[in-house]
Amino acid sequence: MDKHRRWTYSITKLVFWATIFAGAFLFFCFRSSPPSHSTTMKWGSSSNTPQWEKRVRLSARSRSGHLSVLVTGAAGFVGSHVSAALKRRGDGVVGLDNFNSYYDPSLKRARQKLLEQKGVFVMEGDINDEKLLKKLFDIVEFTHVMHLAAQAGVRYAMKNPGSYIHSNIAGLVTLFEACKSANPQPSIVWASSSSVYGLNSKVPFSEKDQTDQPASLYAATKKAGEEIAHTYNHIYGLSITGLRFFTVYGPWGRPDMAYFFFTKNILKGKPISVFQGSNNKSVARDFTYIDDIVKGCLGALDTAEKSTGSGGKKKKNAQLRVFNLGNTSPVPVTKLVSILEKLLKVKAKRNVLPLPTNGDVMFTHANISYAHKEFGYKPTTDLQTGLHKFVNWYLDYYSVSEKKIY
Ligand SMILES: O=C(O)[C@H]1O[C@H](OP(=O)(O)OP(=O)(O)OC[C@H]2O[C@@H](n3ccc(=O)[nH]c3=O)[C@H](O)[C@@H]2O)[C@H](O)[C@@H](O)[C@@H]1O
Repeated sequence: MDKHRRWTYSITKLVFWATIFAGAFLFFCFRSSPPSHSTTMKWGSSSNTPQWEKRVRLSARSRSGHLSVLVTGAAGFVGSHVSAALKRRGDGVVGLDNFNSYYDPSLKRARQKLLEQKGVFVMEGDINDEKLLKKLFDIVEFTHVMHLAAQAGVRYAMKNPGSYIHSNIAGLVTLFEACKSANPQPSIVWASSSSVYGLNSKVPFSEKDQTDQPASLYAATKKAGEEIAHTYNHIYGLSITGLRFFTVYGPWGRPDMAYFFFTKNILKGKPISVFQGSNNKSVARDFTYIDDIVKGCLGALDTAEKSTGSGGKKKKNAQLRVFNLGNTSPVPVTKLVSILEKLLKVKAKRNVLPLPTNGDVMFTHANISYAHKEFGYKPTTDLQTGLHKFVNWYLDYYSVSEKKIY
């Protein structure tokens, strides 16, 4: 090769590699800069950090003297209602949700959108993501964590036991670890479940009753959560309040729950399975309306004392509480169906089946005197009124006009 040709060859090679590098650079820049209005902005891409941090900070901003709350499971049923209520009264709220597909994620996205309109940023992320949690606590001094992210549902535990361990055990521990290391430590309020009473037969269920006969893996993981809470309170001085929710229902509810899919099936003319105990005994639940639950959650947050630890050690004993949040008036499932029939003006095709032994219990009934004493908890919505509100929402959300029903 003569001198001139070697020179031309080197230049061509240089231009080739420069083009490759420039292309790669532009590709990565473009890929990691989602539009600012994106509602699905995910945690994890380093170059969106300043924008992401800004949204977190803005969402966490509270009126003076108000709380700053990290709500996990914020795109969930209870989480979205609690987040909206906190924001309404001036608290700062940052939401976290993994938007999993246990039930229709589009419903979760719709809740997220609604919250966004109210100024609550619900980011997509998992409670098992240590780095994300650490980052959040580095950015914001959360005064409280409202932990509502969980794998719910008593019967699904037979199908996917791993998901209960992942969310309700591993996820809970990851969250507690992050809270214990945060400076200052937040106070924690989290969702346990009425299912921890399991096969107990003494009614109404009191927080003082023993809870060592869970009937489902779901119940067992919630019970385990209560024990794990005790440990983190004992060792690290975390202030922790567990709330045992009793079959929560209402607008924006969970499609995996009976009142929800009964409504769907009744409207479609499909049969529904109504469970019954032995000797024709009816199965009953202490159905609790979402607005009452929200009041209970806010009451628990407002009466939560500060955590007492720092640097991995507690300075003194911290508060540890468990409350029933129920309605105190169990209603047979057969009655629930009758109310729905009247509201929907459609007769249900009922298949009466024996109560499955894969997680269900015969009845639940809350004694709520402790929550009443501590923060004035007093449910005010009966099943008829609450279902009316649910049905109105359902018909509106799924745009089922009266004409289409008949
Ligand atoms: O209170 C609680 O802790 C629990 O309440 C509900 O669990 P569950 O009461 O079983 O709620 P549903 O699955 O909606 O069932 C309500 C009632 O309908 C009955 N049912 C359910 C499904 C069905 O096809 N037929 C039927 O008769 C059940 O036996 C139960 O008595 C939630 O799904 C749990 O996540 C929550 O933790």
